[in-house]
Amino acid sequence: MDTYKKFIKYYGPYKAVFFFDLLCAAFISIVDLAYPQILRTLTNTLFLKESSVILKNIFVIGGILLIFYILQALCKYYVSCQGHIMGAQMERDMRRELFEHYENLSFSYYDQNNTGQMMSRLVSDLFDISEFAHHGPENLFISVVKIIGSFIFLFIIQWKLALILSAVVLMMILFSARQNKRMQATFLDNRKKIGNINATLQDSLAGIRIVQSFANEDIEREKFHQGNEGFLMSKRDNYKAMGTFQGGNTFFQGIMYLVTLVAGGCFIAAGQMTPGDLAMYALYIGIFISPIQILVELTEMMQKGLSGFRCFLDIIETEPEIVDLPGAEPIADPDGNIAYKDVSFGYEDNEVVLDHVSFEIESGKSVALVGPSGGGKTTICSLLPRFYNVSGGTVSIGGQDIRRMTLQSLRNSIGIVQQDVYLFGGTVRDNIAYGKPEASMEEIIEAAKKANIHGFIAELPDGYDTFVGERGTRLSGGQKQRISIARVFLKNPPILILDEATSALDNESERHIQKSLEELSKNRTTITIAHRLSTIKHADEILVIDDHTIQERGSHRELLKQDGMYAKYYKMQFEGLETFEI
Ligand SMILES: Nc1ncnc2c1ncn2[C@@H]1O[C@H](COP(=O)(O)OP(=O)(O)OP(=O)(O)O)[C@@H](O)[C@H]1O
Repeated sequence: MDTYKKFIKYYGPYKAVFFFDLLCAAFISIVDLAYPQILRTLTNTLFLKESSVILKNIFVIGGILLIFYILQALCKYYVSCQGHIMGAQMERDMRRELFEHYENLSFSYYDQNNTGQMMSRLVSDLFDISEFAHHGPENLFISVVKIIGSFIFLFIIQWKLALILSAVVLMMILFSARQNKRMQATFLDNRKKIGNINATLQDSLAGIRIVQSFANEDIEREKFHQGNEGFLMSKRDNYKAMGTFQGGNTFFQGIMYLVTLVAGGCFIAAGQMTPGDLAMYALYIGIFISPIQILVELTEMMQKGLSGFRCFLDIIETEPEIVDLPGAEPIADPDGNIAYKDVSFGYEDNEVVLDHVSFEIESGKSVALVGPSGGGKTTICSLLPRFYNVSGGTVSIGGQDIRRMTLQSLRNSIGIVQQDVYLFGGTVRDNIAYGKPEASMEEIIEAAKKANIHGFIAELPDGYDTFVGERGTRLSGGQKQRISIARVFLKNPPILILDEATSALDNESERHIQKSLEELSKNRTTITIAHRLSTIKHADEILVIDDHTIQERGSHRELLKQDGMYAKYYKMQFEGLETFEI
């Protein structure tokens, strides 16, 4: 019941259209219902009179009917056009709400959910919901009016025959209710299978370069094939349920005609019914049965729409984990010292990734995090913009707990350059301007110059208007990285996180980018994660992270003097072994 209430809420902005739509639907049904009754009255009264009387009246009745049919056509137009538009508007509203909700869901949600499934919700599920939103109430209304109306007329014409037919209708309803349950389960399963296909497709296409470079097309084809077969099996079950449902209903409809003919014949023989009445009966049975067929289709549509709506609700009702707390205030001192105090964290309950980590970075100074893979360096950085909430301890900037700050002001104060650069499908200019959407062209060029990429962009055929391709595939790793640095220059945040920004690049590119990064780091409080120790030698403090906590800390010189882990790793790299893990 709760689901229906929530669904009805979406009709709110379109109340007027919705009620007029139902009014038109009622008019369409009433006109259909009136015809056999008019015919019956004429057959039993007017047509028995003289031809001059018939002729005088029949044109008047024809004229009135013409007006009604024109009005009915206009109503039909309104229902088909405005009704559908209303459905599409509701679909748009839900899609907007879902997209905005996706934008707010926390990293932890994305860690556990698949983007293909999410796209499925956003596109195909919502279409099913909109179809149901529009056709559901209107068809239900038309059908109910026609069924009740025609039944009343059937009772008026011959109530005993109507009672016999009621028994058939009752059996038909019981049968339909049973089959409905079966269909609902298969529709839900269908939806999951489509989601799985979307998930595999998204994964495979997003990683197509990796697939082809490993020549693993067969493996991907097999994965896709399995999902696709699963979909077929589920559809098969679905159509079996639908087939039984439709076949059964067709049988009951046939039985109704049969009962009308046989029982009606008996009533005529007994003098309780005229042949004219039996003919009208057949017309009303037609009107009675057609909405039953519509209701059958409606149940199908309803199952699809409601199962889609339930999936929609599941997501909409997932609360984002990271939100502004009540009373959150904008960051007071973005240039202040950053302090991690006794910070503990795990991605899952009872998991320890960070265990009582404490350190402080003075404003404008730099700290480098080094240590073996999986030690928790990226996790430490992810806590600063509150991508995740700490499980224990506090992270503060300028003495203000980051949980007391508005998320927007906190994140506006932090720039991140990562190894894995994400460029949006669009132009170079769009991608740089992502750091400050209102930036002027001069500011964009200035940022590109600082990031050492202006010369390259200027030489492109379309300059700053060159399209970078999906995820920036038309650019080299180093070029993409410099665009991402230009983005952060433009954003101009007081705090910087450099997460292995150069580790994917060759030595030559690394040197260029290192220069840009040094320029970017000037006068900003910086946290750097690096595997190549050469890039962080000059950091004000180096923290060696391993086994969930800080194992060593100090400047490069101090750590070498300590002759501990850092000194060991540094010597290994100095001797030519490239990265920390080796
Ligand atoms: N999103 C996540 N969900 C669950 N566990 C995660 C997630 N990200 C990281 N982890 C786990 O947390 C631990 C620390 O990972 P983290 O990425 O912080 O290490 P790291 O020191 O940055 O490693 P690397 O140098 O390889 O990037 C690892 O055991 C990792 O498996």
